Amino acid sequence: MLKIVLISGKRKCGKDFVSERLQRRLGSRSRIVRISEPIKSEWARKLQLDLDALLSDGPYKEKYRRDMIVWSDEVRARDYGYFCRVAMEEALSRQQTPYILVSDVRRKNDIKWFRETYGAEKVITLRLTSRPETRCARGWTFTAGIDDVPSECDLDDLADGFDFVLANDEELDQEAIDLLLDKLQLQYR
Ligand SMILES: Nc1ncnc2c1ncn2[C@@H]1O[C@H](COP(=O)(O)OP(=O)(O)OP(=O)(O)O)[C@@H](O)[C@H]1O
Repeated sequence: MLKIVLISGKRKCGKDFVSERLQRRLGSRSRIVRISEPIKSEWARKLQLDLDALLSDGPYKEKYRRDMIVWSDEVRARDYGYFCRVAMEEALSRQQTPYILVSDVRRKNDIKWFRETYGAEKVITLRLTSRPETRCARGWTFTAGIDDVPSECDLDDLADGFDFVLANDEELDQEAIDLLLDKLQLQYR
């Protein structure tokens, strides 16, 4: 049965890191989908930017983050599922896997769209948290217009809560990853 894990957390909480660790353990039965991918590719096309640099975790991405948030919010205001839909269509057209790890869920409306589209029973929400000092050590600095806007804060008050919350402050060894997969009820053997 298709299972979709919606992974959220504040900047530098380790969304990409944890998604990749889970994906590696699950192997070919899983794939990572990023809602930010169609945002970045459409933005790169619009402004003729370097898409690979925009997709990577570095200063180039940070340089354009605020502008991308503003523009993608305008698109979302017209159609809240737009980027989720494009990301999923693109992913499923290339490879069908029983497990999908969506590594950058940021909005209540993202969760709503996945539940409406695939059925609530197929959707699992995983929230990552890290202490501010951990995030700082990973390169985060509070930035007005990025850390205090809905793309970062909308899930702070999710009414029905997350299915699972993982404090990601320490190294995650194989046992911790397997324990998380057991909790999520995803088969890795
Ligand atoms: N448990 C961990 N152990 C060691 N390093 C970690 C851990 N979690 C995250 N990191 C490192 O912290 C940095 C930030 O993590 P990551 O890019 O996954 O965060 P993110 O939540 O996806 O951030 P953003 O929202 O900015 O894209 C990366 O260099 C990653 O390798």
